[in-house]
Amino acid sequence: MLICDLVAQLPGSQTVLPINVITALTSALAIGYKAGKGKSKVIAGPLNLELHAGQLVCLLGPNGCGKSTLLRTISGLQQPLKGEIIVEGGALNKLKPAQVAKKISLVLTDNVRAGNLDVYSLISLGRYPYSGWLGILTEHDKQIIEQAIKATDTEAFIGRKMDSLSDGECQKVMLARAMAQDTPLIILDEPTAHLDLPSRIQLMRLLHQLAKETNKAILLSTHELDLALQVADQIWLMSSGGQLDAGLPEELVLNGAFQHAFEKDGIVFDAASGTFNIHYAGKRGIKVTGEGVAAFWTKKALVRNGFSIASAATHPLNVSISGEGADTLWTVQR
Ligand SMILES: Nc1ncnc2c1ncn2[C@@H]1O[C@H](COP(=O)(O)OP(=O)(O)OP(=O)(O)O)[C@@H](O)[C@H]1O
Repeated sequence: MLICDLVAQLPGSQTVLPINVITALTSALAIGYKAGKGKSKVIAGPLNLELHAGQLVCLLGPNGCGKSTLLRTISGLQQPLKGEIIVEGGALNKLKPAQVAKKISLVLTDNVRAGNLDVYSLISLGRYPYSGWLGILTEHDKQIIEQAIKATDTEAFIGRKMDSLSDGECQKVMLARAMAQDTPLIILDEPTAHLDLPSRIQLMRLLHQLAKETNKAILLSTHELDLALQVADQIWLMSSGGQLDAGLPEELVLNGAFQHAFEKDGIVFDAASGTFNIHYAGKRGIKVTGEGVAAFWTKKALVRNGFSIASAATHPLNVSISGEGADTLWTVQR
């Protein structure tokens, strides 16, 4: 049984959305760049991927593996080398730019500084595929803008100039613009770059919630591995060689794909805690007896100081931990 089947069986599980509705898919897609003289540099492919309504998909992978290239290709900014992208049943390359703008909205990291524009005007730009370049907003457009503002919790910024906002506030406004565009698929390239930790957590939670509430498919690239593991419905894991594994976060951890994609000297992925750790080559073994928070942090301190944690029941060096909080007691047996 898969973990998703297990979760779906449980009473009170959130799997009420029709997760089998495919918003977009790629068919034998090869991504990369033309290198002149009829040659091309293939970054990855063939890729057969699916994006489902109501799901948040996080695209992860080391620097330079091809995340932005994939997002640009799926959003129609860049031609595929081979294969095709289907959105709501139709081939993307058959659509005119104005039609694409009604299917896919894109939020890039670098476009968040929109100078002297006020926040409401920027969010209204999301309606241009419907209102035309004159930008005359109908009552219906205004309603959708209001909904986007509410959903992204950006009411407080209306009336402010874009260049007066913090990076986190800017990202929320850019997301509101994408919501106002009201497309079935929203793509975001590294939306958490430049944000502090609380803003990163807030934005990722908001994206997860928006996918569920609006039934849109949301695809984003990120280097926030821990956060992605917590909020993503699906993870697309790219490796430097162009391999892409798609699956539930837990499945990719359990089958070792996660560890493999980020395998680097001195960095180890701890499947037990879902975090990346610096690997210290501990020479002297030590056994730690005890459970809970104190044991967890004691092991970290020992590893950082050159010990390796031994599992053998009888080990010459043993630390046992008892009690908790201010009453924690450490006893060393040699
Ligand atoms: N215009 C281009 N022409 C040729 N190669 C390119 C071009 N743009 C990017 N590349 C190369 O394609 C590969 C993938 O780049 P891409 O920007 O998609 O990676 P990424 O995973 O998004 O990286 P990062 O995490 O650092 O943002 C890199 O080797 C990059 O040098």
